[in-house]
Amino acid sequence: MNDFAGAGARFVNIGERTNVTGSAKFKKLILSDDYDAAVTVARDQVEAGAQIIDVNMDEALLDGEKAMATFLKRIAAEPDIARVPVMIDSSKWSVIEAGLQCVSGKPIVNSISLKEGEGLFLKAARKVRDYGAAVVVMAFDETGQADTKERKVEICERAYKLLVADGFPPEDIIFDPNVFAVATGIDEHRRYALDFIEATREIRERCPHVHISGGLSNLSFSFRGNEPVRRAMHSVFLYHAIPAGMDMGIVNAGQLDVYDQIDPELREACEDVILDRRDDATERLIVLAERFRGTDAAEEKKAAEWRGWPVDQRLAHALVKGIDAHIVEDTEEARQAFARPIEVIEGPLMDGMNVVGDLFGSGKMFLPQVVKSARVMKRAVAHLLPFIEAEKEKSGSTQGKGRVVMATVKGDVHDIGKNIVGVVLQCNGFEVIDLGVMVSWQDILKAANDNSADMIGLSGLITPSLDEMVTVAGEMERAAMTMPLLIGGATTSKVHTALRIDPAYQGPVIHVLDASRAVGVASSLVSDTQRVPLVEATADDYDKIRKARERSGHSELATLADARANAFPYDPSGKAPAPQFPGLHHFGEWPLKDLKASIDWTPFFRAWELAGTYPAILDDPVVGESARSLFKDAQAMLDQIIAERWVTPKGTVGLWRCRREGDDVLILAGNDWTRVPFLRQQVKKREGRPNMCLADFIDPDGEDWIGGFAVGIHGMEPHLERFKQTVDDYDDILFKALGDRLAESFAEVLHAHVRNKLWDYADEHLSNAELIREHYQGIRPAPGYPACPDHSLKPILFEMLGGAPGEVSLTENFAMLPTSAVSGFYFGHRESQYFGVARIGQDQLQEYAGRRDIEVDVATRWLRPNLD
Ligand SMILES: C[S@@+](CC[C@H](N)C(=O)[O-])C[C@H]1O[C@@H](n2cnc3c(N)ncnc32)[C@H](O)[C@@H]1O
Repeated sequence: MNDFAGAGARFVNIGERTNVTGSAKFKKLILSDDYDAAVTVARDQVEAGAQIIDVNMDEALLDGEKAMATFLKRIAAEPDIARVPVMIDSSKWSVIEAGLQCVSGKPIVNSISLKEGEGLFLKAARKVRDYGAAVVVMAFDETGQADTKERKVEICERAYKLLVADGFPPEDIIFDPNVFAVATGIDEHRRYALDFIEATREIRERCPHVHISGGLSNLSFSFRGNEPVRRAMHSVFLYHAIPAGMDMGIVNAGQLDVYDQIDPELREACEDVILDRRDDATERLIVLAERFRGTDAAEEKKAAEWRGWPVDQRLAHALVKGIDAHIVEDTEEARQAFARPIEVIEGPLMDGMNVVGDLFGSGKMFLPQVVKSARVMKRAVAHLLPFIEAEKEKSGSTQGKGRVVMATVKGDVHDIGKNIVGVVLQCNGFEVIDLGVMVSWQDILKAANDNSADMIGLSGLITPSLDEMVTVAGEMERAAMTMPLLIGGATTSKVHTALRIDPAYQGPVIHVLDASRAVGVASSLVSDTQRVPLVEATADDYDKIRKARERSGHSELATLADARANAFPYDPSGKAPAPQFPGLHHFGEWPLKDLKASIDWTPFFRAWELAGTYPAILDDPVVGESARSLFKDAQAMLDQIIAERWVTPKGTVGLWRCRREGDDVLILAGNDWTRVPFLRQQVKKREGRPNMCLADFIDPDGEDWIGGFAVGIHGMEPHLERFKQTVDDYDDILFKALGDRLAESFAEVLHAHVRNKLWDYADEHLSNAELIREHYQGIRPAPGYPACPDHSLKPILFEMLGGAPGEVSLTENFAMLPTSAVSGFYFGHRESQYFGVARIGQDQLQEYAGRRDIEVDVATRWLRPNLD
């Protein structure tokens, strides 16, 4: 074997471009009989440093024997290619043999294995030996491919002994112990790279003179599409595998970096994954990887080409791609080229935005890109406005299609969704008057009338906002208004709009599912021809929903007494012990950097209306590109938020003694007992299914413990103000979405701190993925969520936490301020779990009002969604 693994050559690089299964280009050439070009592929590889070339012709449409023979004869006639050995790669012996007959130097057969038993293995090996060839032996036996270190070593040693006993020269044996993909998120895969490296070391010890090889591309399969990270992973892997004894490998020479020149942070993260050094290595690398995606110099060069285009094309390109780096200079160049500044808006800028609108409308472009495009447009318009005003003209941008007054209703503070809809409408030529958050019905009606709006758009996230929207609709009716009312936001629905809001107002009421529908609805409403059909069809639709509701009736309810008799049975063995550190704990500034790794990114993409689960969404064939670009921006902003401490996470935890009284939990917070009533499911259950109530997780027979918490992300306002000044909706929405992510992550990290330290009933070693999936003992149900749907429990919880816990306060409808905030109770029982209270009966409503010491009317208002 010295001819290809000679002295001094520590590692032999096997080229793989002449492989029809691995290279689409090579396959095309062979299928079209273009052997001249196919030979060039081989030459290019040798010139690029390949020291062996792997040739594979396993393709159903090919005569494999003929193709192998033809190609090998052709390259044998090329001295600069023929100087490197050929690896004849096929799953068919006939093809291998056809190849063996055509090579002049010492060939290598790829591959044989113990897959079909020792008899066939030795038979194949003898034939190989007859041709004087070396052989690749895969770590594969009768039971399958070797995946652990032990199996790799065991199979290779067994094959070695068989071959050597049969007279096969050990130096002509090349073992391939299988490189598998790491960083897949699956725990069993975590040791794959390390197992390969450790097995290599042991095989070399136990099987003198053999060689070890492997194909590297599998290793980084999870990062396909991200070449910089793949290259780094391959280099790091070889850095460790070569000293262990790996001396050959199928490596795309272009897919390697110099170990020392890899970004140190990336190198360490790759090393953590490959050597399985930390539980969260995969998550960390996935997060970090986004920073390196698309950092190839070649790509950058390509991206810069558009700068040479004519100005109108540059403007259109900048808009469609959402690039604002040169927008002011390009707009200025265009302004000088046109007779009047308004023409720049009406011409190239509107042309570009129309392309954006069309792409978005046809599902080829997604929200994050649209918002970026809008940012570019707004900046261009901002540059032109002074010139337009100087001409004493009206701005073209406000002579829009129609005027929409938008607001998040009173008591609610959430506006990401509203802002997104606003931007999308603006992009499509609407003038948007955004009244902000917590807007009273009086202000909404006044703004709509004062501005002669064409429609009103209401938004809300928490359930009390639904009632607030009914109020706005009722007041519009009282004022005899006729303009359409659009309803949107996370808790709103078509059914609720049909059942509750539409009947309150005679003018058109339309539920808008998401931003992508907003343009269609708004455009129809200002169109002479489409308005009436849309309004009629919607009214018809809502009528049908109401009738269907009447007909279908409701699921049957158990009486409250029967539901209680079917409570979730309390198991004393699952009870959490008394906390190590009871009482209140305040955290004035939780380190921001600790919150990054445990961010759950899936809801982040959902906020931007990109459907899918992280990290798979990054490779999604439809939204992947958009998701990657958004994620990259998010990472960059998050790093800046952390490095420059833009925000401060503050939180409070309380751990209190408690006892159960029916469905109430009496909590000793400070010196006073506080009664916290919980609701019980009343929908009739199948046999064996309990009617649950959160109180069921508290010991009914003695003292127990419960907790509460609130966390908030503070200090966002100055930055939001800055984004407003720079007309940057994209960064505004991005920042708010990241604020929400940090709040959720803080809630998760703090809960872990409680379980493992403050309450200390757990001894966990969870990966970030497990943490995010809440795979632990205990829950933290949040008021307003299905297991305790009453938002008005929040003031009681906050009072027990000392008032304004984590410096979070409440609006009149119990939305939390700052907006990025989370609160809830802690239950430690092993069997505590989330559920939905769903519909309750009048019996429980009446009783609950008594337990809460509030009027039934008030309880009805807070529990409305559970009563319909
Ligand atoms: C809304 S997610 C938030 C965490 C998610 N990883 C994120 O980052 O957005 C899960 C949280 O919602 C609350 N939750 C979910 N289902 C609930 C239910 N049925 N009843 C009460 N609270 C619930 C709990 O506070 C739970 O920890």
